[in-house]
Amino acid sequence: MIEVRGLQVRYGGRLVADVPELDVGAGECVAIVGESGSGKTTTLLSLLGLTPDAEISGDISVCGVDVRTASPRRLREIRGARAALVMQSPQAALSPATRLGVLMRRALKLHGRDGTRETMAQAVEAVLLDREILRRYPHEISGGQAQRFAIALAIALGAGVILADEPTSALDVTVQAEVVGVLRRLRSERDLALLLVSHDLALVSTIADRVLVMKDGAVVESGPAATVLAEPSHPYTRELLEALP
Ligand SMILES: Nc1ncnc2c1ncn2[C@@H]1O[C@H](COP(=O)(O)OP(=O)(O)OP(=O)(O)O)[C@@H](O)[C@H]1O
Repeated sequence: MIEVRGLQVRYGGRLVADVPELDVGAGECVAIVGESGSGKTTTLLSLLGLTPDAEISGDISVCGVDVRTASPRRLREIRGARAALVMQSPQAALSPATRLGVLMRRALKLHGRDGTRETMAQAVEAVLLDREILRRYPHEISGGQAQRFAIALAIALGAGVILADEPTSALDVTVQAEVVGVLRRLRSERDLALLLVSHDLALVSTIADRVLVMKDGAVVESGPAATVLAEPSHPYTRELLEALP
């Protein structure tokens, strides 16, 4: 679902992300970890053509579309409908004066999909929310509910790929576990491809199949999550692991 080769992202000539290889297949979860400023978010956004000011080289294919040569219209079609982005604070992206059900219906219509009450109710129930939430306004829901609503939106749109940027870091620990539980279940039940950006290695160890460790824009280590986290070969990965509480 995601295939990246020789990706380099530069801002004003400065190399901020250098990712030689990144593949995420259906039903797989790959995590990009690393400290703040290591290039994780830039990598994620570049995969959906969302780094307009950057100079990009390399090959990026998402759901079979060549992101670097796709027209703006084609990119808009892919975003949301096929590959959905779930950010840290989705509430900020939700229009405050609009009920969640109306927001979801609009998003579905925009992508030419049927927004029946039942389709929408099933999507929110798939992320363990009560269908009654569709009647609420964004300020009436918690951060964890907003995260799950963002995932429900992706489900309703039929996205096969979810790119999640620190999806749980704004949440408290119990709610984090709920969101991770939802992502795990959807991944296996719906064969979703999941690319997760996180600085939280504890979270990553519970969900990722493979891990890429980034430092100063470079991938310093990658491999199966169990191996990288149990026997890190790079000193920086060891440092990250030692910093765990
Ligand atoms: N639009 C931009 N213009 C110029 N430089 C940018 C831009 N976006 C990001 N950068 C730079 O790219 C580098 C990588 O940033 P990025 O946000 O990808 O890191 P990160 O690992 O996701 O960090 P964090 O965990 O804090 O989000 C940083 O040095 C940042 O200042």
